[in-house]
Amino acid sequence: MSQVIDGKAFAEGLRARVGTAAVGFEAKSGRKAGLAVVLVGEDPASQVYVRNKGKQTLAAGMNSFEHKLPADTSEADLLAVVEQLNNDPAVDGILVQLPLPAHMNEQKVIATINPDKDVDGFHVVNVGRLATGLPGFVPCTPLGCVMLLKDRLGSLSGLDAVVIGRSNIVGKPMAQLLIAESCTVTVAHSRTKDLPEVVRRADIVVAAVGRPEMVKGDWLKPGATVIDVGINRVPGAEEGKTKLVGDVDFASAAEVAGAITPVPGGVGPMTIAVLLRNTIVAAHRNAGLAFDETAL
Ligand SMILES: Nc1nc2c(c(=O)[nH]1)N[C@@H](CN(C=O)c1ccc(C(=O)N[C@@H](CCC(=O)O)C(=O)O)cc1)CN2
Ligand SMILES: [Mg+2]
Repeated sequence: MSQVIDGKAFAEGLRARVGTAAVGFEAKSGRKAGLAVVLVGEDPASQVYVRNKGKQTLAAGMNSFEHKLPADTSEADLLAVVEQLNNDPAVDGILVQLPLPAHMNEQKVIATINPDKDVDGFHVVNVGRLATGLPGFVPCTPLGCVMLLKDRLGSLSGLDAVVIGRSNIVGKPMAQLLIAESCTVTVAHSRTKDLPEVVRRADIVVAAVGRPEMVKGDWLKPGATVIDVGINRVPGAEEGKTKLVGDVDFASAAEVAGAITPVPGGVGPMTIAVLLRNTIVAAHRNAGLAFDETAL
């Protein structure tokens, strides 16, 4: 049986280190670091994530500014809120919760965020910085995955990695981060031919396709490290109840993998912990204060 990677515990440790850094920032700057989160509409999952972001931001000793806008807010009004946050010196990080309602152009909204406050790392300037190895902000979920991988494996240099999924939020930045760690990276997706054969080559498998329990144990190289980014709600054992599963069939994969993240409690908790990390990094950078970002 494989080792289960405890993302919840790792995230707790990271949040504690961010908390220490936040105390240091306040002592040096005379103000608390601040994160603004904008939620448009009433999507139930987004409401939970935004509530948790607010709570964890406060618990880490930073200010949380929540902007909840009705689902029928115009794009122009949302852009005006983002501009106001860009110009607010108390706001170090800005995050617009995704998905946005269908009448909004997500790319246009993200492009309006000041790249140096873009703690989600979604702005094209930060995408370009990541691709060219310049300092910027890296999307929270993939950065959290790399932190878990390095904690488990130490150096990733020379390892074969397969990323399943090519989204802008996870798959593509994940591939860039693994290239930067000197992995040999394959990006597979829904059109990949003979996916099990491709996955079987990998020392590291990152599953981010959004298909419940798609990756099976017999697809894996024995001893592989498996990072499951999927969050899929499926019918549970009890009538009318649902349960969360990943993109990996945990039971069969755990028989073959060397280590594997569970769902829930693996990658998920890292997303918000890394968001807090990016926010305290943004606060120091934008205030021109020296800070050892690698110590987080
Ligand atoms: N602007 C952004 N929008 C979205 C992001 C993002 O990083 N920035 N990511 C996701 C949602 N997300 C945070 O926003 C997020 C997803 C999952 C978790 C989490 O802790 N998951 C738990 C299970 C939670 C549950 O029971 O439902 C886990 O996997 O253990 C935190 C944050 C999309 N939008
Ligand atoms: Mg995809």
